[in-house]
Amino acid sequence: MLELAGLDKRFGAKVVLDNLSLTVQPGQMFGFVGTNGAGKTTTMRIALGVLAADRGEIRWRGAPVDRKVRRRWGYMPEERGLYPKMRIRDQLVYLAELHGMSRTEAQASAAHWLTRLRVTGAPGDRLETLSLGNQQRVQLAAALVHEPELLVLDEPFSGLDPVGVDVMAGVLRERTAAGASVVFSSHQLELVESLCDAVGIINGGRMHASGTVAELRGDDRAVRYRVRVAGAPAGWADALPGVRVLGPAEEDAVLVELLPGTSEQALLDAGRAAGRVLAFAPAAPSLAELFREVVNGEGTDAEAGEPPVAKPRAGEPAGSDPAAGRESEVGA
Ligand SMILES: Nc1ncnc2c1ncn2[C@@H]1O[C@H](COP(=O)(O)OP(=O)(O)OP(=O)(O)O)[C@@H](O)[C@H]1O
Repeated sequence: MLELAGLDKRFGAKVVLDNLSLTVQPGQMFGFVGTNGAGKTTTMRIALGVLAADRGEIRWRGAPVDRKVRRRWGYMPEERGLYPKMRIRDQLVYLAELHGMSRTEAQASAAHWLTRLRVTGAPGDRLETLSLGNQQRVQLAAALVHEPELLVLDEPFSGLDPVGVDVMAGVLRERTAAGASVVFSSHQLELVESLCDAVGIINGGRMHASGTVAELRGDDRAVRYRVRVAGAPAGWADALPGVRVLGPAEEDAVLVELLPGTSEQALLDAGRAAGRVLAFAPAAPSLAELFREVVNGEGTDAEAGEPPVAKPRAGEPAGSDPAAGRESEVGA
């Protein structure tokens, strides 16, 4: 199990992570979503030891993480970072050996992953001669080649064609079925919703919600219905007591929210009085809708997609962070 507990990170005066925590269970696929600049990459880089947190803990299986533990993890960084001029097989073998595999194991594993990920290109090709999507597949192979127990992937699906998305999704499912933990960031919320056992929504450096999508929906939220009524006058549901119209759905359907205590039968009766009811069904909000609720609830930070400026902590003058400006990386 991976645990990030109470991570704080600032760059200069800017709070980038604010008491951020998340947990990824063994065999779990965790989707990490948030606006541009919300702090996803920073969180992953801290987990991998590429950046140091100002505060907080990283634990693996209940114990603090060191270099040896991280050798059993696989990382696909946002900036990618394989050697463009090196032959793809050679770099995979090299990386697998760095993570402790023998030459023979490394060669077999490199060959396996190049085939499994359907990389178009010969193992002896230089990375730079491959298309971007194929380079991305090689990048995933690099994260997988040493059979890691944890995979941390920064936007692994971006830039892949639909077949590449399916291959990537299939591989990630296989890894979690084999007991590995997977955490990945993505802006493709439908994909995250369909793939992930758990999701974390980060905004302005804070974790606003995490859990299964069903948990994020919550039991106490108002119930939504999608109602399709043929021949009804426009706005037929607008003035119904206890009903809030969220907007038109497709064709002649509306999406409404029933306020607590309102009977869905009353809504159905009103629909029947207005026309011919062709569809009447509860409509759970999608992850994309939940995400928008979190983001829109956050006002200006969210609109800008950027975290807030640091407020001084108790006993600390404003702007006291000595590490102003862009910070260089610490060793992995
Ligand atoms: N080295 C750095 N120096 C200064 N600020 C940085 C540095 N790295 C990241 N930031 C800032 O930290 C914030 C979070 O960036 P981060 O890359 O973690 O966001 P993200 O959620 O991964 O965004 P995206 O979806 O666009 O990839 C941003 O405001 C970014 O400008």
